[in-house]
Amino acid sequence: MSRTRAALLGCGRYPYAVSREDSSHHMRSAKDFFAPLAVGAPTPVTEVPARPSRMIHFFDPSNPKMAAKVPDMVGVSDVLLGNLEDAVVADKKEAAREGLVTIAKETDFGEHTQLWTRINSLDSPWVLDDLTRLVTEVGDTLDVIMVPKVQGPEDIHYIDRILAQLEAKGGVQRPILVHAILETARGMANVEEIAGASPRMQGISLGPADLAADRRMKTTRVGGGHPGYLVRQDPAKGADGAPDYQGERPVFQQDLWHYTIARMVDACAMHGIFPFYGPFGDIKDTVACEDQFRNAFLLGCVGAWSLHPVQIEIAKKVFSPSAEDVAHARRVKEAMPDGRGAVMIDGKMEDDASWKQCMVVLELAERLSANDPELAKMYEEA
Ligand SMILES: CC(=O)SCCNC(=O)CCNC(=O)[C@H](O)C(C)(C)COP(=O)(O)OP(=O)(O)OC[C@H]1O[C@@H](n2cnc3c(N)ncnc32)[C@H](O)[C@@H]1OP(=O)(O)O
Ligand SMILES: CC(=O)C(=O)O
Ligand SMILES: [Mg+2]
Repeated sequence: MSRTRAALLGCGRYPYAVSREDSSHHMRSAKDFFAPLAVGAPTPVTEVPARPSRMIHFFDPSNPKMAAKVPDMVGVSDVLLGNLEDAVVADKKEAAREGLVTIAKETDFGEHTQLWTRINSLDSPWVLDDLTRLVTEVGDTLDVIMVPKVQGPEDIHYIDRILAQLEAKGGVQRPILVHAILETARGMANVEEIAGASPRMQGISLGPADLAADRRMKTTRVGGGHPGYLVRQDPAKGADGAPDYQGERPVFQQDLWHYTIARMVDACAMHGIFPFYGPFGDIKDTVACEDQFRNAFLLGCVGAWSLHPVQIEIAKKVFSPSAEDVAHARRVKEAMPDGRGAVMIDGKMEDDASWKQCMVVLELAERLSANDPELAKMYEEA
């Protein structure tokens, strides 16, 4: 805020008045950023563990049929998420919470499947009990808490502190991480600050349904493309040399989530956390689901949500690098073992930068195949 503007606003405390441009009031000092926020709480992580998270599979713990399927989905889905928020009706909120406590206590999630939850929104009547009950009862089993409708870093700071208090109370041994859903215009405007708000931040997902509503976008779809969002080829010239506006003109459908995903990916990469595409609501359209997931994968997302068992396989396929890309990356590594210089492979230039691109693919392939013998075999034979 300028001195003049501060004076006009009657803000006599300048230069101590905090302006929007000065975001330092959101941050703890660098020195205490990694200190526990409550006596007895576990020490925050300095790096987010890169565990396979190609799909975050949603289930409703109050739905007995879905709950019964959870043990069989261990090892099938990288992440199983007990959803407490939207899609669970108000009179099932407590049943969902208690159902999740039981599932967390009774299920062996093994080494490769994580258990997450999506708590109710911070302004809801349920969230305090969601946090208190889950962290103190099953805090050591819960890997990540997904927080919906995050508006800014202040929401993450609130969660950060209360989690530390509850971890201390429940004797939780390692910090529970936090995942924000990007589903309001304000959250979008603050995405960089949200991503860096706490060492607990594990990642961010795009929430296309709530975000569309909040932005007053005019799509009623849950994620995916829209046939109305397109670019049309120029008209051809008619016999008289003038544009023929009535003639056939190909149209190219565009991705109306492109800007949002790209910005979210940058915010996450900048802060060393993981970006995810959210839900794809047209369960029967497995082809378009795969396309949307792949767009997200190519732009840098590590995974997407799965709302129905059929989407788990789609995510597994899309968010694991292809055998072809792994084979190419290996050839580049062999040609440039130390990643320096410039070479030609199949008529294409490879150099330090493209070597790094290849390393991204190889590292991901290695990490994923460590947990998945089928994938390991596919990469071995590539
Ligand atoms: C915008 C957002 O916030 S998105 C996130 C919130 N939404 C959700 O979490 C929705 C989760 N998914 C669902 O509720 C369901 O999949 C629905 C409502 C979309 C479709 O459910 P159904 O009509 O029952 O699907 P369908 O008949 O194909 O189900 C086949 C089987 O899979 C089971 N199933 C469906 N979805 C799931 C799931 N997410 N997890 C585990 N099992 C499931 C069904 O119970 C059914 O079991 P059965 O064969 O023993 O009867
Ligand atoms: C994912 C989600 O919660 C939404 O799209 O609103
Ligand atoms: Mg939502």
